[in-house]
Amino acid sequence: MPAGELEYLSGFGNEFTSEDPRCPGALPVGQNSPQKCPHGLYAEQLSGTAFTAPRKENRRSWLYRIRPSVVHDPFERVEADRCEHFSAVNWNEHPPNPNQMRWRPFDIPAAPTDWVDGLRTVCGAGDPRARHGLAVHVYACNASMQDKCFYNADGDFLIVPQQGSLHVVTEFGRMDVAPNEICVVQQGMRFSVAVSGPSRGYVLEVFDGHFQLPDLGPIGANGLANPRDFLTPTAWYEDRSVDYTVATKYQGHLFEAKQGHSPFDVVAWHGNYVPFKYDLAKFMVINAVAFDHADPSIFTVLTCPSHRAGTAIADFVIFPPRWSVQEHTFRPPYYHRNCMSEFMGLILGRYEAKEEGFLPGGATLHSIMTPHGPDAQCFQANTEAQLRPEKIADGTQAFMFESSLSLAVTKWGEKTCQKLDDNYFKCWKSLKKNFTPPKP
Ligand SMILES: O=C(O)Cc1cc(O)ccc1O
Ligand SMILES: [Fe+2]
Repeated sequence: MPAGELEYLSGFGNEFTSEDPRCPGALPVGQNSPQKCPHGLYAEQLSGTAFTAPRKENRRSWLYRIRPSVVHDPFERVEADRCEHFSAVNWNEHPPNPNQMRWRPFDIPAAPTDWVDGLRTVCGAGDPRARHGLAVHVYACNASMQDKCFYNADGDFLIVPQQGSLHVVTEFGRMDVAPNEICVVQQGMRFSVAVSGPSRGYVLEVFDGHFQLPDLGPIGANGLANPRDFLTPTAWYEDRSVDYTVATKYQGHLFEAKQGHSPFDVVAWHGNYVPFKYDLAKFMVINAVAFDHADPSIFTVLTCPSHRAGTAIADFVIFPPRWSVQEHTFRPPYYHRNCMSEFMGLILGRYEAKEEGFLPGGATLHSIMTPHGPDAQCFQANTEAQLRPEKIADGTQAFMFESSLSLAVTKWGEKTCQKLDDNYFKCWKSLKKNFTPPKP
């Protein structure tokens, strides 16, 4: 890993320009496709929306590179035993199960495993061929991708490291992403992940469209995740002739192609279709300051909207450290049945609704209309507590992928991983009847 801090460009959805400082003048001026690009580079457009998408949604970037991406040998399908549990699109492989699910922390393998080989699909819905749906994956790995990159033809990845920092080299430049930060690498962007030890985290993949900032409505012009805190890499290239593997997920299946050079040969680029990272500690948290528990949509960092107003393919929601000050209120999350699916993970600390059992690196899934809420201990403690202003602990960070789709759990998620906690339902069993009707 290179020493020192990387440089980034700040903003969300901006039109950026970037040039590797080792090669000034690489970015053409005044046009995208000169007859001859500066320094003998090739021009290549990467389109993230239809050419004709409305201007406010239109996303594309121009890359100026040593060779165009098309210089590679044919893709071949990766043998099933090397990627059996990643990228399932067969959501019918396992019968549905409406129960509350809780996973113990997913194991980090002992054998050398890189980021792509360490991906496992837990749940999802929809179909990348129809460009509609999502998948939730976890990764657990301990080795850097060696002369190997990956791109997802099926959709965008929102990556949530839980343990171990990721050094993510992309065609647009490099990003360091630590636990409590996230990054988004969008459809088609090539990237390679280096790690410095055992590493684990979560991936939200959306097939429909790109993540955007939620509207703020009456909150006003500022707040939640502020646009300037999103960081995009600056151009960085290597001119390396080497036996290189380009891996891709295409229509839910893994393929690999060989080429004789590094794909990170982009010397300059411009555009608004870019990868980015975000530090969750920068989230401007809003909370109820009088009474009652506000819905967790106030903690939405990013959303991938569906065509139904206010209804997401997937929201990325966090539960950050904050003051809890509500008076005469049961402060933890309420008991709940939801028309949305709620997949949760824990990055740090503990989650306010659960005293035990939900651990960093583990997960829960509360499916559509499946009841859930605080465990018995949490209910008891918070019904009796003397209510004072209280900090919901520093050093805690849970998150939720919330989706309007009904998620199928894969065979890996329900069986093979052997992390499903059969005792989860018991955390509510001791909730007792407290009803005291008025005496007749
Ligand atoms: O189920 C959960 O723990 C997530 C959640 C949190 C919250 O504060 C309110 C509703 C909700 O679904
Ligand atoms: Fe909920």
